[in-house]
Amino acid sequence: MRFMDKLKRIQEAHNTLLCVGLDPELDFLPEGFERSHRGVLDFNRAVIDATSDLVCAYKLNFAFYEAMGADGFNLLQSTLELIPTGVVTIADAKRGDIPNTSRMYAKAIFEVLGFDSVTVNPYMGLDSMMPFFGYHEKGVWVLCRTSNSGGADIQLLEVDDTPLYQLVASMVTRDNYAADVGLVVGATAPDELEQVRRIAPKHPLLIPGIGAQGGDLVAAVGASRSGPVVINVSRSIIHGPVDGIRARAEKLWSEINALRAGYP
Ligand SMILES: O=c1ccn([C@@H]2O[C@H](COP(=O)(O)O)[C@@H](O)[C@H]2O)c(=O)[nH]1
Repeated sequence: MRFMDKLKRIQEAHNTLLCVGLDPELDFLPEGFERSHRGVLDFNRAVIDATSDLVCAYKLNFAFYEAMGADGFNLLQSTLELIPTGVVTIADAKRGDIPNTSRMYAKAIFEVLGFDSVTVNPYMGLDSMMPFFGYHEKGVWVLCRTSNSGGADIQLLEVDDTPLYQLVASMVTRDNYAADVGLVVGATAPDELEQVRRIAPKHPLLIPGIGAQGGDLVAAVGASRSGPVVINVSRSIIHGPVDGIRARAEKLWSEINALRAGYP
């Protein structure tokens, strides 16, 4: 099945645009969880059990796993095994290198670990992303306008009067590839989000930045009016008492769906 078909199916089945970010930190594990890789796996299981019917995707940011050393790689694998079939998985690894190295990154993430999709960094150009784009049934999210304030240092630079993030959006969406290609645009940049939607009205957007980063939920949901959107929330759901995880996720699920219901 194509990646976009899998995403559409689960978004319809769970009536949701919500993606929970599984970004576990030993220092933020709630009471009752051992501060070890075993405790992290138990925590990830608790998050997944509490939210799996509310989400379309889980995003695992590799930084939080790599920081645990060899145990972290095993944790990526064992966490993936906990995610119910049908729910999309996102490897937030922000990869990209010369083509033969990118081929190994793509192999590790898609074939060894078995993720459905990956985030890639476009800074090294189209040939650095092609090995990811070559996979049928996988998704690739290209960083376009990131949610951090420093993203503006580079992404808003203009080339012939066009900001770089817009050139990236045009470059990666003008052709069709074996994989389904989407763009990462932070909810903290609502104006640019609108511009990206104008350039790529039908392409999927992965939108982080809601909650802890103060992004604009109205703008994020608004982007779903023309094409698919996945809204990621990590800390605002997974930090805090474990028995509040479902309530925090449900609140966002409801807010997102209330906004969607308001559209004609
Ligand atoms: O532009 C970007 C790209 C990726 N991220 C990642 O998304 C989550 C956001 O976490 P919150 O706790 O909800 O702020 C995290 O993994 C980031 O590395 C992003 O925030 N912005």
